[in-house]
Amino acid sequence: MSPAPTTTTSSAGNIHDPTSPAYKKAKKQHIKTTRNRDKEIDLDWTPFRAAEKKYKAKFPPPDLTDVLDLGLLDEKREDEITQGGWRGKSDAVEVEEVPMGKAAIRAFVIPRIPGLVVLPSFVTAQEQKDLVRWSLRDQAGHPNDTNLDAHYLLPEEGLWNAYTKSNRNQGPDTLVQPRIIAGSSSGSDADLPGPRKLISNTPANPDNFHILTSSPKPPPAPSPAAQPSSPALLIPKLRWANIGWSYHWGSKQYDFTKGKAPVGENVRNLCKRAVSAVNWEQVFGNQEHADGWGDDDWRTWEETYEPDAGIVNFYQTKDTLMAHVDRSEVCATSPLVSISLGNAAIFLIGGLTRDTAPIPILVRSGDVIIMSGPACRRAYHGVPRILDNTLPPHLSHIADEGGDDHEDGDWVEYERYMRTTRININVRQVFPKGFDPGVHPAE
Ligand SMILES: O=C(O)CCC(=O)C(=O)O
Ligand SMILES: [Fe+2]
Repeated sequence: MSPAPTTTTSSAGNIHDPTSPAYKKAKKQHIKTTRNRDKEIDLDWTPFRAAEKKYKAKFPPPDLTDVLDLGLLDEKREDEITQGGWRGKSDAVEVEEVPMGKAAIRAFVIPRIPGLVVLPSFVTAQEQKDLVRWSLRDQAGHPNDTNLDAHYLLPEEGLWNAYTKSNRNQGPDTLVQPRIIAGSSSGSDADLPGPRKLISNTPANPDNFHILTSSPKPPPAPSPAAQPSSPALLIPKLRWANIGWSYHWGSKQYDFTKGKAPVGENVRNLCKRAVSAVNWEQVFGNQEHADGWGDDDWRTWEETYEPDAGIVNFYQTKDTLMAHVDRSEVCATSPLVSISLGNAAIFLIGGLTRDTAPIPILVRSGDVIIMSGPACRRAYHGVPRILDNTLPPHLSHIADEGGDDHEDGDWVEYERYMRTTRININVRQVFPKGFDPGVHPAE
């Protein structure tokens, strides 16, 4: 068996090394694009926007010494961390470790944001691979909605499956057709698939839920600019897939009339495992009289936490996710479980407005972040940077064909895509326990 190829360092070299072609190219690009920039604009930035700008900067690459990097506490992750050259600090932000029942699992809270819990390396290497496969093969297609559905008539078998089939010459090389045929008059000015749009919405709660539910949820306008495209061309344009209750991106509200697709047993179990692993008494024990809690909340999560909706986010290395609050869920306290896979990223989380300076956290493959409780669930957060060259060795390993790792024979296709990708599985609970939405899921 020949040694497993590892991939990741780009041929142009390391962006952190001032003598490398990659560094010189970025510098040249930077000088070109900033030549006419109006310096005054900076004065209007909120602290959140300033942090986004800092971590988005292509040149010079941002200094990560203020970024909380809990992976550094685990010596088994040294190779993974060294590889991309991106390194934060394990004490960049005040954290407290929460004692756990199991030695293998560590959990940290950040006192500045009560309810924020970080579980580094919670997801095993094998589970990470399975979740990558699950995200692409099983979730990016029917019955789940994806960002591409608005503009293209996606293959029934799902985009990823059509892509791998044509890769292996197992099927006709069919083009995916746009929803609007070029030249037809019925079009709109909708953009082609791109970043998630910022739409302000009313926070959901048990009192306004029925009004929000009955507001119209028109389908998004297809782009007249979309062209017939091969699955290979569309795969990098995949940005999100809905899981569970159907999320209507136009209004930023759930469309309960569409019924509820399953969240997926694997993800449900993983999220429930994460929520049960945390000692919530340690997290919220001193918060008893804080505003915003329902009657029976964190004390019962071990039994009542039930994920029923979510988004699988697919990021290419240039992609960002702007500051936002996830406030469409009727339950504003129940844990939101966020699973990181593939390349690492900078995750920013602040307060109830963009005026609070956010905390930067370096999230790596297998890390889980839980956002829970009223202060954290309604806090602004976003992802200003995907860190290139950070696909960890356990995901960039390709088993030999005919080697002893038969199970992994298909990984080569996933690995190729994952070299430039981060996947985030963002799982929510829409309804508090005992709340009857009066809608009947079509499961
Ligand atoms: O990608 C992430 O880590 C966060 C994603 C997120 O905030 C969301 O999907 O609402
Ligand atoms: Fe979010």
